[in-house]
Amino acid sequence: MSAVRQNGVIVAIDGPSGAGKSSLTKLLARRLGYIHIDTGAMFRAVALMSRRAGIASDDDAGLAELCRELEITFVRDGETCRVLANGEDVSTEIRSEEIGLLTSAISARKPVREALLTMQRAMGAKGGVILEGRDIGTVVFPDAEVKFFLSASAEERGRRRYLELAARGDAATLEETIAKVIQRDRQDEGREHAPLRQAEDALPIDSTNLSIDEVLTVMENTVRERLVQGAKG
Ligand SMILES: Nc1ncnc2c1ncn2[C@@H]1O[C@H](COP(=O)(O)OP(=O)(O)O)[C@@H](O)[C@H]1O
Ligand SMILES: Nc1ccn([C@H]2C[C@H](O)[C@@H](COP(=O)(O)OP(=O)(O)O)O2)c(=O)n1
Repeated sequence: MSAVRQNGVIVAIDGPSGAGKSSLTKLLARRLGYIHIDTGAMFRAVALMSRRAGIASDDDAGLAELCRELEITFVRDGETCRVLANGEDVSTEIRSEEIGLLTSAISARKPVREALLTMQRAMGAKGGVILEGRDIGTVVFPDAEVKFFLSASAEERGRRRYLELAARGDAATLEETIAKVIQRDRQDEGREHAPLRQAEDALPIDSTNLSIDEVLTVMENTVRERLVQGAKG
């Protein structure tokens, strides 16, 4: 397996919003010395740029052109990673709830998925990488050596988001935040192209009653076991 990749294995982490993908991906990448690709941030960057350009979320020709001209890059900034869209740092702007919902709609469009699929495969091909998203284990890298499907109940995921929003001074209520999580799940699971679903060979982890550290331990042990098997095989 790793013999075919220059820098190590590919780890895919998929799951719904608020399951803990971003937090775990960052921690696991640091433990393994791997690079980390937040594919949601790439879709968010497309959504932000489409809104600025006034392109409707169902205008496939407009979205295709936007993607052709859009360069998305990640740059490390100490412990964090910044997202650049055509050289502009959009890391903060893409994180609003409004862009999150627009992203869910934009990411259902075929030209957007095709454009980002090409970019994501190029970014991950050498291995030594963890990609997090919705379709990494099913579509982007179906041959990834390790796949996790991270989930938690909608109530728990809504509660986590609510705490984040409250810390930022956002006035959203817990009920509203849970409702938005459920709405996003429906959009992401119900779409025609690359819907959110668990790959058959993914290890499911339900983090509802697990701490971040407990999830990290399960993931790190699983990857290390796979690396040992690979070294033997
Ligand atoms: N197992 C967990 N227990 C408690 N809080 C968690 C857990 N996993 C993630 N969180 C918190 O939930 C929020 C959403 O996590 P995040 O990693 O952004 O999820 P995702 O990338 O899947 O949307 C963050 O505030 C994070 O600290
Ligand atoms: N590989 C991916 C990653 C994200 N998306 C879509 C689906 C999500 O609703 C949006 C935003 O994803 P993101 O992972 O940033 O969202 P959360 O942090 O989980 O709330 O993008 C996707 O369709 N495919």
